[in-house]
Amino acid sequence: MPKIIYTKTDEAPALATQSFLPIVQAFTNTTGIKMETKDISLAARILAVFPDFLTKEQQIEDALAELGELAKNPEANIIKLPNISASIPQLKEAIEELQSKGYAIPSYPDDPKDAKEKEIKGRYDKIKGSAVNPVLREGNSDRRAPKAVKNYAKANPHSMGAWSPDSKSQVATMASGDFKANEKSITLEKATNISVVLTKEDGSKEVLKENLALLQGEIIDATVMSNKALLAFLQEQMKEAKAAGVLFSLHMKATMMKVSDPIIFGHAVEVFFADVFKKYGKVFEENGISPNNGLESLLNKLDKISNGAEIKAEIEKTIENGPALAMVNSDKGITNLHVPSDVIIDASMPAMIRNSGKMWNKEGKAQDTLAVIPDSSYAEIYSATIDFCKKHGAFDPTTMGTVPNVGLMAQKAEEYGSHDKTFEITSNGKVQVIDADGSILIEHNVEAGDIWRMCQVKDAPIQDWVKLAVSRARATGTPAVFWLDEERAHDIELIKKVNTYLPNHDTSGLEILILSPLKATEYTLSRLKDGKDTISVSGNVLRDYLTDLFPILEVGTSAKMLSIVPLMNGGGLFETGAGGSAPKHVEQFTTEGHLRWDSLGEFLALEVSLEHEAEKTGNKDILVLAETLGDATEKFLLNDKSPSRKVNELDNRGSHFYLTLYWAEALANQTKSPMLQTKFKEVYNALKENTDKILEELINAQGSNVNIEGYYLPNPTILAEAMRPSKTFNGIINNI
Ligand SMILES: NC(=O)C1=CN([C@@H]2O[C@H](COP(=O)(O)OP(=O)(O)OC[C@H]3O[C@@H](n4cnc5c(N)ncnc54)[C@H](OP(=O)(O)O)[C@@H]3O)[C@@H](O)[C@H]2O)C=CC1
Ligand SMILES: O=C(O)CCC(=O)C(=O)O
Ligand SMILES: [Mg+2]
Repeated sequence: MPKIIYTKTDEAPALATQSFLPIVQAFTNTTGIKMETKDISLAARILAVFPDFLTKEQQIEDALAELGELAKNPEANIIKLPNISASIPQLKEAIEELQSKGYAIPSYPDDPKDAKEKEIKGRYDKIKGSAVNPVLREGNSDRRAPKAVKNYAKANPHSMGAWSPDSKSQVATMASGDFKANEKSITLEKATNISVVLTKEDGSKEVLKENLALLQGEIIDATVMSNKALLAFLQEQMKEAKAAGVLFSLHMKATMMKVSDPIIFGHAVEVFFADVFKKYGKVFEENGISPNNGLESLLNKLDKISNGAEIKAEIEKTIENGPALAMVNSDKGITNLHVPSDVIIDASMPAMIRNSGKMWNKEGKAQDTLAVIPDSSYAEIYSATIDFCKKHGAFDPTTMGTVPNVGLMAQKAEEYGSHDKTFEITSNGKVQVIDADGSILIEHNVEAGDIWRMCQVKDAPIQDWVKLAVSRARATGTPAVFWLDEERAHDIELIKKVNTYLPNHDTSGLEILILSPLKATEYTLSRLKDGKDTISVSGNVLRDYLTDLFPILEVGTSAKMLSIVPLMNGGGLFETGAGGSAPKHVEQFTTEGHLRWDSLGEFLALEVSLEHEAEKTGNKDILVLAETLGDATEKFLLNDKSPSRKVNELDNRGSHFYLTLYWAEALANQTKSPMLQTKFKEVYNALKENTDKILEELINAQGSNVNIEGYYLPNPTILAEAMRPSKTFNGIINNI
């Protein structure tokens, strides 16, 4: 029986699922598809790994582990919605909520005291940060804005902040001592097992990693971020921001880069509040206060210590006197340094660029900003974009081209798979990567406090990535640019492989270039402005950055992206959109009963998932479902039925109604499947006749607060009812 997995996740997408999934199940059931859900929400992922703390009834399956296995199987057809990548503060909130609901799971041990606590922390650390996507992504990434989405943006351009050549906004990044500067890389001639060893100045050795199996042809790289250089850089930028009268704003990816980036974030907090840390460092240590979890968590802990009020006053004074901080929420006084996962670079930098290069100050007004991106590996794509906007003005969504991406992602490629090989170095010495024969493959001199890391990328994913790039260039006739820097150690190895594997494909007549990220940005932007399309073919980090940057400029949000992961073993993973889980949307829903989440990404993912299933099974009816969904999505865009941002106007639920109406209409009007035509004629008529009544019932459900009894594990019954408030609509769906 054809089977599609639809993931249950968190926050806004999880709310939307309650409304959309019953519709999808009713429609697809007509062709015999089994649409199964798998719960990979943060709450479920926590409960799944602590069966020994739960009653039999409370225990649940480890759905993520199952899906990880499935992703390696040709049968896989998975629709993956965005999920929370939890920072430590979020993880702790989720744990507390579950405990208050009667799940006797252990608290997060910040400072594990014994082996048992260490083991518990180990389990939680696997759930922390971006723990879902890397498990499922057994393939490379193909993300693009479908034609209908681009046409919609051209006809209904989103707001775009104007740019002035006088803007004082800019990017600050390190000139030396960072990950980029210290990178070393090699390609393995034969398979081996490596270990990573720190040899301290006194000659003693600490084994950081043991017995890591590497394949022949695999590229590895290792590098180190100098703590001294980082601290000096941060100090300097805070001074600069203050002198220039611009906002200081740090942009990291503490969720995905879950080991290195919280440490860097913590250093920014420490440097900003240097006097406070100097004076009260001991108190902080005694009370287990770490700057890595952000200012909010620090302030919360101060409530519980005797001179907490005094320290708080000093913190406030420091904020007053320091450079103005960019704000996450001006009304609530939440700064850029409050929570490590509040400002996530892939979304935050494009949002700033779309907003004339400004972020919000404490008065809630837009102000020029110094965007601080410590490591210089990729920072120049943003500085080049800012320079371009200063020179040419903002991009025009009605005329600009598009930049699809082919991303090297499979099997935890590059930096996004480096967490288990990232270490905060405890003492001066050298770190060596040593192979099974005892040869030293890579070596760095290090100092205490430095962050050392190693990345891997296997050969098979690289071959698959090159093939995918050529096939997208061929399918679209669009130039494809490999964003690789011939002066960067890792990229030098990768360029060799690209040059080896490109001739395996027919590239005649195709324009395929290799340019450094800086040159690629400049080349792509000037084409983009002139309405020309350019495929970016990039590594994993740039895949992430570029698939928010261009969509946000082109179509207003990355939620409208088609995001396909052709799995290397033949299955399909269809991600919905390229953005996140929009926590702000949940807040609006619980206070006003209006959900502004746009499910377009889900509609697009479902269409390609159905297409994949049709191809696999040869089932013509499933193909008709896919084609008609495509028609419906196009009509949905043409008629502008996306959710409004304002209460008492069409919201997520109303947008689902319109998609259903158009899908049923397209099924009723097609002739390829008489079975579906007969079935959906009736459905379409019922929906059409009852449109006013259904819309009225949906609007009536808005305007007041909705208590969903939780954030990470809301009450499922309340949620289901709240997201399906139209009896008339439900009746029609239940009758299909
Ligand atoms: N694939 C995944 O699983 C991903 C997960 N994440 C996770 O999501 C969370 C939030 O991340 P954050 O970086 O703030 O990014 P989000 O993409 O959630 O939010 C940024 C803004 O984009 C707009 N937006 C995003 N998606 C939609 C949508 N479907 N409909 C309408 N508007 C949308 C909203 O703007 P507006 O205010 O205009 O409505 C939103 O506030 C984090 O936990 C992060 O780790 C992030 C990226 C990918
Ligand atoms: O997995 C995550 O935390 C975020 C992933 C992401 O931002 C992306 O793939 O675009
Ligand atoms: Mg992203």
